[in-house]
Amino acid sequence: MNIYLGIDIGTSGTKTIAMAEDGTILAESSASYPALHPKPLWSEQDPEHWWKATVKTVRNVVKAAKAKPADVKAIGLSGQMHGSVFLDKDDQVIRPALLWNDQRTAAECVEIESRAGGRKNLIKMVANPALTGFTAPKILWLRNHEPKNFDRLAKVLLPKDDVRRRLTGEYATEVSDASGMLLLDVAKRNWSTQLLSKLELDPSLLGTVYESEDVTGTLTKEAAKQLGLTTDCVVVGGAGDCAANALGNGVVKKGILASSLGTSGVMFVHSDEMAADPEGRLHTFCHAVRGKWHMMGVTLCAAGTLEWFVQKLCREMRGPRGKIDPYATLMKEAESVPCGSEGLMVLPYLAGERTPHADPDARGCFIGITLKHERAHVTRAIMEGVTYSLRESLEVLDQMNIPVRQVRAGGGGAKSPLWRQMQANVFGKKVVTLNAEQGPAYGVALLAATGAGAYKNIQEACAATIREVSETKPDRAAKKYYDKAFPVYQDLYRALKDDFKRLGRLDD
Ligand SMILES: Nc1ncnc2c1ncn2[C@@H]1O[C@H](COP(=O)(O)OP(=O)(O)O)[C@@H](O)[C@H]1O
Ligand SMILES: O=C(CO)[C@@H](O)[C@H](O)COP(=O)(O)O
Repeated sequence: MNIYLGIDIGTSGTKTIAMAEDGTILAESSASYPALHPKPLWSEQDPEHWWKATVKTVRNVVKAAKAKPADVKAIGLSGQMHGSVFLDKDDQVIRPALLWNDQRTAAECVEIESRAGGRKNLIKMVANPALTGFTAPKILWLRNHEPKNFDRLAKVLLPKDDVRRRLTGEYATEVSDASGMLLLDVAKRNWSTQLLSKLELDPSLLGTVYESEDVTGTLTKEAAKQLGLTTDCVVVGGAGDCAANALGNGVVKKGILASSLGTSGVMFVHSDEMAADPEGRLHTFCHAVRGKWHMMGVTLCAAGTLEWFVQKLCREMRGPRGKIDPYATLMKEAESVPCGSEGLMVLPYLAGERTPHADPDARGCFIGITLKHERAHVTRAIMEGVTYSLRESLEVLDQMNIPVRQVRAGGGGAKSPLWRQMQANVFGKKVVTLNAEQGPAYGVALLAATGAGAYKNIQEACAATIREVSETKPDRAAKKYYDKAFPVYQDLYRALKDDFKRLGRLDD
């Protein structure tokens, strides 16, 4: 039997699946780990956790699938994007990795735009503006703030690519994740030597760039032993988690949008040509489909806002050992509240905001609270605020004349039928769910199967395996209500934008 593994190195944990050639999921396993927040708005992780979680979950799925080591033909890697693993010449990790939601690099973003000769020039070189979450500002932060660590720096790898290094011994990446480093010439699908030179960064810091389906190496003896696999097993390029999730949702052609409600929220569309927004409001990256691109909007704290509410303010709902899942209760309560949460509105900027505002100073807000409001209203208002923030990306796509016929919903938040209906109502589009719920891990398992020769290309792999299983249409009255409420949401951010900065400076 031929088996393919998909490994997704997420922020809250690693999810691994074992997939048969026809796309059937044979087993899945996950292992969680913490993120460190040594200062407000800093976010770090120890790469060792990713490796340990990879070994554990791979061994689990191979055992559960009753596979022989030689059955596992290929591995696809996916992971949280933009994180910086800093390695010295002996492959030792120099300091904890800075993650995608770390906001410490505002000054380095200004430095990058200035060295590039302005924002427009930067967008010409790498298709995107400098944003705090991206990798290049993190490298400059190391140079500016920890010069001794920077002097030791020999390689910078993305989270999943550091796992690849430990699997194959290769320093390699692939186009979709590399796009989020802000060092890739996205049009040419290779490193931007022009920008690297302006930033005075040595190109040897970076790994070799592959297309996502390409084989980047085979397991080393040591890795094969640790995972219980053979050295014949190949590792394909894989994809950043957003592109991987899009593949897992069959977004390999125009007109379909993948919306993901995970810790972060993502609105993702495929594009046959490279089309960058001149204002840089959305990201323009290479897609994990050979020779194609994608655009996406990212809201930093999507289902993460709901998670914050549950963890910090509803802790007792988790039960004495933290074992009870509170979501069923919260969703039921939220369903009893009318559209608009009786005038309570939430700006879900608990971790600053990425697209379209690119504002690390933005903060979360609950606006319009009255004595009438209860927990149910707060839950619903959080869900509505997050959905409005996703609609902002949809509006930019609309302004760029990028058509969206159908929305494919995924991520933990899409488990809720209420949140899927809310998406249909707020977006005014049909929302569907698919047979495979494992988004990113499934997407890269399909890439692994393609790289190993089971499919001609990823489009064929998606067509053979992905089916719609549910459909939610917009409710006319609710859509009308949300069309009226959405401009209020937009105006609130504009009105508060400068005050967020003042708030942030109060304790300086
Ligand atoms: N039944 C549910 N209804 C609504 N939201 C849910 C439900 N289950 C999980 N979630 C939300 O989904 C989030 C996890 O989604 P996931 O896609 O696994 O995130 P990530 O991969 O980014 O860690 C949780 O933080 C939680 O807020
Ligand atoms: O920053 C981005 C994409 O640009 C995020 O989507 C990260 O890639 C985080 O992934 P999760 O672990 O939350 O799924």
